[in-house]
Amino acid sequence: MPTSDVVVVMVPFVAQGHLNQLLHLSRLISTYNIPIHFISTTTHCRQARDRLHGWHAHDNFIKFHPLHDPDFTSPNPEPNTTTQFPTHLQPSFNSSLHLRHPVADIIRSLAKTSRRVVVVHDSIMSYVVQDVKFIQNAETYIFRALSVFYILCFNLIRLGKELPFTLEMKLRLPDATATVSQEFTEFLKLQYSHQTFHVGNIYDSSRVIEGKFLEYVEKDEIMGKRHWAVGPFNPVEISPDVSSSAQQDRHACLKWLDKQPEKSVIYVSFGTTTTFLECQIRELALGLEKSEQRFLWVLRDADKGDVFKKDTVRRLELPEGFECRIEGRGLVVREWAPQPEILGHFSVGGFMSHCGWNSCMEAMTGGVAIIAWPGHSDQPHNACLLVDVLGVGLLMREWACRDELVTSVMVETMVRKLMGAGEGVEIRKRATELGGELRRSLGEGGGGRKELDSLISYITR
Ligand SMILES: O=c1ccn([C@@H]2O[C@H](COP(=O)(O)OP(=O)(O)O[C@H]3O[C@H](CO)[C@@H](O)[C@H](O)[C@H]3O)[C@@H](O)[C@H]2O)c(=O)[nH]1
Repeated sequence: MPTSDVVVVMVPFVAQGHLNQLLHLSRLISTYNIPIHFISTTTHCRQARDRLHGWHAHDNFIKFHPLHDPDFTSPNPEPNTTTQFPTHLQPSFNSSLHLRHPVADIIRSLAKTSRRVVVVHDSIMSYVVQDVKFIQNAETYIFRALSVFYILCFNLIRLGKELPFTLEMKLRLPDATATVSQEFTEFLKLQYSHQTFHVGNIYDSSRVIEGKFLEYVEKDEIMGKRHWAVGPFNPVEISPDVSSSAQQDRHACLKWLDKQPEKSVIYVSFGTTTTFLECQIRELALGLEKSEQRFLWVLRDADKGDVFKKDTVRRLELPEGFECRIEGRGLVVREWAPQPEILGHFSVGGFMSHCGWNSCMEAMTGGVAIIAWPGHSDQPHNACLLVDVLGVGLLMREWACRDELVTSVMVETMVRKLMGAGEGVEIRKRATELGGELRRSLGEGGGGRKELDSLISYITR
């Protein structure tokens, strides 16, 4: 395959859940000996690299282009907002618009020395890459960081079209365009106005889980003709580094997991954009305690726009004596945790999650069943996909009740249900089977691998 004359440029959006996915995709594409150029601000390049788990982003195939950081304010997350959308990140989102000219300069310079420059950009970086249409030997591909199911719902509603689902399903779903803030909606509209010249769409998803939704998207052609679902982007097998230095550096929570029985632990984590009120943290803690199940809880506040500004980070308080009472059975981690390795660990059997798309894909890859507790954006749709469509999760509570406190009794009940001997057994079994199917699909001869081969053939044609 003649690949040396084609280079791929990644233009990720400036938030963890997006940086992460395009860095993982960089690894997948680089295995075809195609050079990758990863462009973001200095801060976000550093963030993407520092927080990477499961493999190392060496510079031999992935070249980072850390650009000058635009100025932006980086306020603390605000747990009292009426929507749970992380509005405190909007200044950082807006600052990404400043990347337009430096990104275009790099692409122009690469275009002079390559036969073709393939620009894979986040759907919410369409404004930034708008000048690519003037570069003769460059072309753009929109990377859509969300489930196909949500993207389909969002776009059909945006265009005033009917959702092709049963009435029961429609009633369970919120309006896909109403789960974000007004300011972010304006930001999205700006991006849509520049989505006019891409040659294809790339998804961190798989036909194994979203085949029928991809078919709708392909048939409808509202987002263009070519679609490749080449996920999971996250590594499907994480081989343990057995060197003694790596073993020493291994996160303490993994060593703790090593000592727990198979599939006995529920992992609790809510990604990088969730902020809970103190009373909610308290109820969650008491519920986990009362459930009498083993648990690993990553207790972190939402990221700030600049994750390296730690000056005023809120200390999240636990009920008095909690950590002593749960010692041996539960573990609370307050720093960045190696989530993909946790979800791939033999002792983890369940995951309480906000249903960010990365967390969904990582859980499904690991064959781990979910308690879905969505907060904003695509998360309620992802929850519906996991619970109602795929049958690999339970819903903490209906979306209509999202403003109510989730009590310790609800937490206790759901944890027991998922991890116990009743309904949970079947759900956990389905999650294990789905994980197997997903992992196989990216192996030699699998459907996901064929789709990735097809993308590579197209971009190197
Ligand atoms: O201690 C931690 C905490 C998080 N993660 C990782 O951080 C990522 C979090 O991503 P995700 O699960 O998608 O959650 P968010 O950070 O909330 O993601 C935002 O971006 C996603 C992709 O667009 C959307 O689906 C979500 O709704 C949106 O909130 C995942 O890869 C996790 O593995 C860690 O590795 N360690």
